[in-house]
Amino acid sequence: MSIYVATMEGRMVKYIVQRDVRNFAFMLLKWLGVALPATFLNSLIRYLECKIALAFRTRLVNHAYNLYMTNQTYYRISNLDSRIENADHLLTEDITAFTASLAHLYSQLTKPLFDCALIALALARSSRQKGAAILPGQILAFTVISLTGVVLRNLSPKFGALVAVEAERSAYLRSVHARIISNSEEVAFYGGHEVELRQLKSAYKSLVQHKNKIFCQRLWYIVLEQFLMKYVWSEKDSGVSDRTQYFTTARNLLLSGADAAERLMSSYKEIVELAGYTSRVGMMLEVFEEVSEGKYSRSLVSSAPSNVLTSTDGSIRLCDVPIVTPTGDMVVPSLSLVIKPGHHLLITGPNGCGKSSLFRVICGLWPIYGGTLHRPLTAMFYIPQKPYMPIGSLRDQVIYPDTIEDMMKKGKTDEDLDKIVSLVALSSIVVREGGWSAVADWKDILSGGEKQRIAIARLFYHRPSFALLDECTSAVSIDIESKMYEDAKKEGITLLTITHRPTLWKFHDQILQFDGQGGWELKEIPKESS
Ligand SMILES: Nc1ncnc2c1ncn2[C@@H]1O[C@H](COP(=O)(O)OP(=O)(O)OP(=O)(O)O)[C@@H](O)[C@H]1O
Repeated sequence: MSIYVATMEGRMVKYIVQRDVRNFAFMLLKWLGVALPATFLNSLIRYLECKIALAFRTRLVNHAYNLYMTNQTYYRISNLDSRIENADHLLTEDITAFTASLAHLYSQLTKPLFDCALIALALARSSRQKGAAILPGQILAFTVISLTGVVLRNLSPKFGALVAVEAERSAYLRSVHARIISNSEEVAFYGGHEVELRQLKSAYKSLVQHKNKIFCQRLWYIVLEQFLMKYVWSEKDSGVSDRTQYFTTARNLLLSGADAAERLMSSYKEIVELAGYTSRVGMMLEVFEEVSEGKYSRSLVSSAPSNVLTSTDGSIRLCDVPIVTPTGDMVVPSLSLVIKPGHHLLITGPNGCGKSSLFRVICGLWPIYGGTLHRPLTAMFYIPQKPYMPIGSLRDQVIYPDTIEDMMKKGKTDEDLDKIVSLVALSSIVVREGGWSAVADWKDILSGGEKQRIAIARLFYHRPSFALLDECTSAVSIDIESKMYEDAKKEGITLLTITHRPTLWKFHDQILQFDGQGGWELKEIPKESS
């Protein structure tokens, strides 16, 4: 008996081991034969998507560059074709978005088409086995799918048009950013940050509003799409047994669980990428905060104790102040000078000797690394050589950085502006451009001399105590320039002028001459030359 039991046990054990080995071999074959190729195929599709996007983008960008970067097309595209206002943006961002979307479409289409072909093949085979050419259920399924497609197509919001508007608004936002970046110094000198911020915020708000509109429309469309696909397309089979139903539910749950785990695992890559972006954004915010607290980590010079004080007599005073660039280069080791109200100063010297940098130091754009700077509380107004034309109406060009509300608060009217432009011989421009409220791209429409005269008109509108004029009349004829200087002095504005024109000497009382080697000399201008 015991021998019989032992033999039976031995057979059982052998059977169990054989079954497990068989199962394992089957699993291995399945894994090697199905899972591995499927994973590889999926990854290959993603890889091809990226490669196609990049290759297509390169071809398109090269083609666009060849068309765009020719002698006249660049000018014509940027100035004459109103459909393309931000051609540079179209070349970079829009082509990237277009090619990414196209390549994504490729992977979205290839796999489902492949699946559809396989399913159709399987259905055809099963119907042949059952002896019928096409099962009635299949005809019904095909009809339902076709009808759903028609319904969805008719009810779908116009996503193409919506995306085009979104691209246009994001291009505008980018162009506002680009303007600020290329004119940052002028904006800082004018103190135009609030106007620029308002424009940035309004461009951003209009983009966000449009995106929200797209999200809303997409939401109800997806609800409809999912409802039709999940609950109209799926067939309920009431004839299945409880055990089969239990098995199907358990299988679905397991599949969903595996899918969730896979998503969590693949999020690791995204988390690592996010860490990269986080460090960039964190660094940016850190730099902004440090600069607003007056810390400049780029300065390479050792700084002596320095002071910026408010002057009590309304004059500008520099006492042993060095002029140091943001990269740490010492332009002038020590500068001392007093500019009293009504005592006009002319600044001259070779290129790169530090003339404009003196203005940057006086206005507080660059920090001082030693000595004492006394600045008056009264306004200082800077006019650069390259005039800055903000976005907006002709009126906005003259009153910048004021807004129309500020102008009304100051009790000024368009008639006052008419008088101001007559001082700079620009009255004709108001009629020519269609009045003070006309809006245009002023940087392209006005000539170099006209832009400089608009900038001088700004000076007459704001009437500051000190005007810092950085070769701002280089494109204006000498007679009009002389008249502007006389009028500005009559208005009681103290002039600090950087110029190479000897004709302007007579309007000043003292001259600061830089030698280009860090040295300087301050002299009174003899009255006979004035
Ligand atoms: N943002 C900056 N960062 C670093 N260096 C700068 C910066 N701006 C000017 N510099 C340097 O400071 C020096 C003085 O420049 P600045 O603009 O004061 O010259 P300038 O005397 O006004 O010349 P120009 O007559 O050509 O206008 C130059 O060597 C210039 O390269």
